[in-house]
Amino acid sequence: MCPGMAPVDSVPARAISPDVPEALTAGPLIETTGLGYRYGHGGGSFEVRVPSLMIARGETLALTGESGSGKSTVLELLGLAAPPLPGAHFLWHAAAAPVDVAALWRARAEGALARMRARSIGFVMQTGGLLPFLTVRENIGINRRLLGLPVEDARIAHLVAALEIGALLDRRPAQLSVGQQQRVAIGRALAHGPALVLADEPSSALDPRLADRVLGLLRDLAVESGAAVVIATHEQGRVRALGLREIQARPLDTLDTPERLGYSFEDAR
Ligand SMILES: Nc1ncnc2c1ncn2[C@@H]1O[C@H](COP(=O)(O)OP(=O)(O)OP(=O)(O)O)[C@@H](O)[C@H]1O
Repeated sequence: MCPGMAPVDSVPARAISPDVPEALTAGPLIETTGLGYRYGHGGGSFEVRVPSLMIARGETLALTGESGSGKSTVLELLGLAAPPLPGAHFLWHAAAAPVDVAALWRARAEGALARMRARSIGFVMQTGGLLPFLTVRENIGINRRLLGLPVEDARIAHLVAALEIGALLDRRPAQLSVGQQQRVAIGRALAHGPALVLADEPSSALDPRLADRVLGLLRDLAVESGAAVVIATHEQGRVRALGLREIQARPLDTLDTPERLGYSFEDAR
């Protein structure tokens, strides 16, 4: 373990005061090399690799690649929901001291990983993923409630205004259009001040005009709060039109790995 690294069993339930959005602390957020995940074994296995990736606070980047290339798998790795293959270096800088995520997985410290996930990450799904039995107001406040943060605060008021969902707060998700659901989902993802927002195909169910608006809102609100955003999408043209940094899936060199297939995610520049 590096000097200054938080020990595996001491990752705090809430590393930073609830009054200070976690995303507003300084420095890079994620540094990783040799990150990978393998489905299956032997000849039929499929491997997803991220050889090297640094994500800065306030940065929005897109994972692009064809269907089945592993974009959602990379989100799961970054979202602390899937254990990386051995050999990965994976540091998170969301807490006061860097956290060695690979060491947490090796130690099977699932409680610490779950606390980091709840406190430091917000999720936006393809079709909103809102809880159908809760109102918009309750959906937006759910992560804050689970973390014991005050539900009605200035941050939420600002998000509601920016997302233009003030008139929808007492409705349930079934009473919203798909575009409205996605705006509420963005509000929910950002409401607890996460350091990282992960979005899986957040615009692919929307018409082109709405897709641009939703992606633009996600990027702008995240920049404003200092959160990093990673968007998995097959919409490469939209990513390029928005000028986002692109991490692109490239088929693994089959000479290098003759017995299995997969993709490597690397900067498109
Ligand atoms: N048990 C398994 N054995 C082999 N391959 C698997 C297994 N489970 C999943 N896969 C493969 O892992 C790959 C990665 O899937 P993933 O959902 O991450 O891709 P994706 O790029 O997000 O796809 P989509 O854009 O279609 O949502 C897929 O090609 C899938 O077939």
